[in-house]
Amino acid sequence: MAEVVAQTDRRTEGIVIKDDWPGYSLDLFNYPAHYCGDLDCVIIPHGVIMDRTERLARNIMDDLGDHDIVVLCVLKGGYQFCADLVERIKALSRNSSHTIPMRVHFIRLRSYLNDQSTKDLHILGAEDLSFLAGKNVLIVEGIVGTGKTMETLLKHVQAFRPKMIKVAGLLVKRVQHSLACVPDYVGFEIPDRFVVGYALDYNEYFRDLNHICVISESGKKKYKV
Ligand SMILES: O=P(O)(O)OC[C@H]1O[C@H](OP(=O)(O)OP(=O)(O)O)[C@H](O)[C@@H]1O
Ligand code: HPA
Repeated sequence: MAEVVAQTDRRTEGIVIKDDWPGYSLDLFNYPAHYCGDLDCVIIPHGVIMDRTERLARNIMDDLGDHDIVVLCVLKGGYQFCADLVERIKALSRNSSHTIPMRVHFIRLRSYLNDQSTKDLHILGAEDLSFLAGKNVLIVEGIVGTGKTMETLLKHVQAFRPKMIKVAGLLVKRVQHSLACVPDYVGFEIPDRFVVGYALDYNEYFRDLNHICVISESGKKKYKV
């Protein structure tokens, strides 16, 4: 009889979107008219993000259920994913015998100008995180590209001696020469293209778009600084 082996290693690349995936035509979805012409395609529709997030919440619950956790939301790009993930963990927590007592905290890092990572990587308003000592920390990030932001953040958080750090990243980009910062929980692995929407921005634009889309060349020109 075939043996069914439960997958216990959650360190996966998530749903892999291949380089030749053309995405969905924008005409198939609703999106704000003020972004007409600024986008190439919808790479991940909002509903798919929601369904994947629900599953990630279950994986986190299976691994961390009954531990107290401090959720550390990486602003600004991670705010929407964090809000939706926390909602789903809360729903699982109130509907099962396992619960995760959660506190939510925010940290802001910024390095991108236009579609480029810069050397100017700042933790904005860095505050004392000494309350993380001995705690289980779940970092929630919208996207890992070069990995520089996550590497900086992990070093910063580790200095406060938490008991455990896990990372949930909605998107991981296949970037050549990226730093080896693979989240423990990955929503999607995506091609190396600049994506916006679902709180991910290009110079602060597009956070008000629900789907994750590829920005067009004319969109980049229009909002370039
Ligand atoms: O892996 P990396 O190449 O470092 O890129 C990932 C980071 O880039 C974006 O932040 P950004 O600097 O644009 O700030 P924001 O979150 O405020 O948009 C994104 O939200 C991630 O935090
Ligand atoms: O593709 C991206 N979009 C928005 N922010 C980002 N930070 C790294 N890559 C990206």
